[in-house]
Amino acid sequence: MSIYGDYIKSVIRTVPDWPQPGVNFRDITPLLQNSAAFRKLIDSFVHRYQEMDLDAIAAIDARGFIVGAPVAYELGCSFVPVRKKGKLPFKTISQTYTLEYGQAEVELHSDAFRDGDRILVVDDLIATGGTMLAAAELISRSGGHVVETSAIVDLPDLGGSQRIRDAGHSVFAVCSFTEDE
Ligand SMILES: O=P(O)(O)OC[C@H]1O[C@H](OP(=O)(O)OP(=O)(O)O)[C@H](O)[C@@H]1O
Ligand SMILES: Nc1ncnc2[nH]cnc12
Repeated sequence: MSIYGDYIKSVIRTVPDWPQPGVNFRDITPLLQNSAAFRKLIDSFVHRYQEMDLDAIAAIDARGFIVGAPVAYELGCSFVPVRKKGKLPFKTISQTYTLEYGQAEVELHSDAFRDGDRILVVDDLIATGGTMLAAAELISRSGGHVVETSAIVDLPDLGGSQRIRDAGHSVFAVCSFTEDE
């Protein structure tokens, strides 16, 4: 939890049974509409990472871009998009991962990093952790060093953040929601 965690959490909306029955969707759009809250969100990341000597922010398509770009701007480091399959025009490396139903794939440009570059991975939310783990794996395969994986929201009851830690990565989330919240 970050310094502004409770406040950020208070401006995230829960939409029950969306996109399907039984899912509590954690909607960040009220947070984005609130300029004071959005500033505090970006400040939470900048405060945590400003002394960590990062070379790049790798942000995950699509909601990770919303946080990753301003954090990269503030820290003065590169912004690298990790995109859904078929969106990047140059030579790519790819990683498949498992969704609740079926499989998905993320891609990275093969020249996105230099060997040993210090990378922060950013997304909006960690649920099962499959997306974040696939992104971290891509970065490691391309020679980058994953300093930490990070998100606005963690859903710890779904086990994703623990799965990411079990794979050897550090995890930071600004706030978290249990299933019953
Ligand atoms: O931890 P996981 O179970 O992998 O789920 C988390 C991912 O799911 C959502 O992305 P989605 O694929 O819905 O894409 P979007 O950002 O384009 O909406 C979210 O933005 C994360 O990237
Ligand atoms: N419960 C949830 N809320 C928002 N985005 C999600 N992505 C995966 N699960 C989600």
